[in-house]
Amino acid sequence: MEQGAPKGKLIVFSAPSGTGKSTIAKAVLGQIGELSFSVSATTRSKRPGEEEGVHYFFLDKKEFEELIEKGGFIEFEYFFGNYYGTLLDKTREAIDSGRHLLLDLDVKGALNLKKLFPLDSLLLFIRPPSMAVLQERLLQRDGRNSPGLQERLERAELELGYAEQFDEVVVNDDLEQTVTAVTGIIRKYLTTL
Ligand SMILES: Nc1nc2c(ncn2[C@@H]2O[C@H](COP(=O)(O)OP(=O)(O)O)[C@@H](O)[C@H]2O)c(=O)[nH]1
Ligand SMILES: Nc1ncnc2c1ncn2[C@@H]1O[C@H](COP(=O)(O)OP(=O)(O)O)[C@@H](O)[C@H]1O
Repeated sequence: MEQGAPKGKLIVFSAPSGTGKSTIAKAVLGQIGELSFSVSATTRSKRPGEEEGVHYFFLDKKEFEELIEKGGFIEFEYFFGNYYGTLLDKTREAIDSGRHLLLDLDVKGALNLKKLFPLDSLLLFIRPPSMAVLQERLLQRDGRNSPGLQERLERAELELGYAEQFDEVVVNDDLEQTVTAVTGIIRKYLTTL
């Protein structure tokens, strides 16, 4: 993919599920006008409040697998029983037109993207203050009986082990402070290119 220098840059957020990356992304996108959210495709079902084409493109398994066959993804992963992937055409279109993208990817997707765009991506890892706080946030968001809660907590331990491979690490304790820190890191990256 790295043919010539793409004009737009890729900012990647990774964090264990429930840490707060979607919440932080929303606030950061409201503050940095030249940054757009990269909408991934997924086979997981929509959560209340999620919209097609805004939070994800919601595909069924067959549609997703057909797109894999056609080479439609820059990267994709399968976890929590579902596929998640970054769409090649949409990403190319954005960076070729000079738009910067904010991507919400799991740790493996983030590191794969860095290999494809070593000079044009910034990987930001967001840590929860503790596992106890992470569990509380997941319970608050998804409810005690949500499918995948235990799986998300187990995966969190694994994901935390990848933090040191990221360009920047921020702890999401106080939300306002985190948003200020993350906005500062991204602005600095975009202006010192
Ligand atoms: N590799 C990869 N991971 C993705 C993509 N889109 C979302 N994810 C990751 O999929 C995981 C689950 O996302 P989601 O079901 O929305 O749950 P949440 O993280 O708890 O909000 C998170 O770690 C996301 O960062 C993608 O296009 N590629
Ligand atoms: N700094 C914070 N302090 C307290 N609650 C938070 C904070 N950041 C996010 N949350 C809450 O935690 C839950 C998980 O956040 P979300 O953005 O959905 O996480 P992720 O996208 O990482 O899975 C949500 O209910 C959100 O409102």
